Amino acid sequence: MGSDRYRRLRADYDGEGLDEARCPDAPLTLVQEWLDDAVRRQAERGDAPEPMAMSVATVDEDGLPDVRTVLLRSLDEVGPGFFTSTLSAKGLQLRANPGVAAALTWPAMFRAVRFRGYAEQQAADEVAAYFRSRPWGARIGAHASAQSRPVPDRAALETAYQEMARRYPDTGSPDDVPVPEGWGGYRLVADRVELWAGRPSRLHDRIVWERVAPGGLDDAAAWRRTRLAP
Ligand SMILES: Cc1cc2nc3c(=O)[nH]c(=O)nc-3n(C[C@H](O)[C@H](O)[C@H](O)COP(=O)(O)O)c2cc1C
Repeated sequence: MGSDRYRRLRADYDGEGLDEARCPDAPLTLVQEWLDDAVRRQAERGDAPEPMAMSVATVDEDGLPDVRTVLLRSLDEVGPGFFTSTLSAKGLQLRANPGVAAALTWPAMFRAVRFRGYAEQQAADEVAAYFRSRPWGARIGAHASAQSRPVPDRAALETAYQEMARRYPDTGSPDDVPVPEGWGGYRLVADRVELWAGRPSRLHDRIVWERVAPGGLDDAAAWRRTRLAP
């Protein structure tokens, strides 16, 4: 049994590629450039929607992997950061095992970035600053949803939203909704970064930076750069 209907889909990848002459000794500036390129691509051509969508893989206490998409909300010399519930499935998995991997993919640009490392919780002031920047509805939604827990039905979710909306009315102030219990975020402290660029005949470019010494993603002395076969 089985179907070949997905196998017939085939595209040759002909992106710009990536050669060592363009690669800095430390990966941060090039990763930032690719994120900026993806944002510009979406603005100009509309074929890179949600350019900050990042798949985040975690491992549960039994060693079973899990993966979901979040929005990358920061990138600095430590690594990418995102916001979520620390009481969600991913939050509990990261508590049991801080090992984490993440990937962003921009198919229209034939580009992808991968990170591996471990997760560190975002500081409370970072969390509060980001929470205040969200629209009122999203802040209310965070109160109404115990992320990853069962809910009886859609109506229960909407009732919880209405209750929270009554409790914390929209006054136009970023402080009208408190940060919910357990709402937080993580920074992926990266030990490995890969940039992938799709090329014809599946002869893609893969350049990897692996940590060889302490130091940030901007510190040339901290990284060894290698090309991998596709
Ligand atoms: C494009 C996109 C962006 C998302 N961004 C976030 C996010 O920034 N934070 C978040 O907690 N969930 C986000 N989600 C929802 C997650 O994929 C996931 O459903 C949720 O975090 C629960 O995951 P968990 O049960 O594995 O913890 C996003 C989903 C998509 C498709």
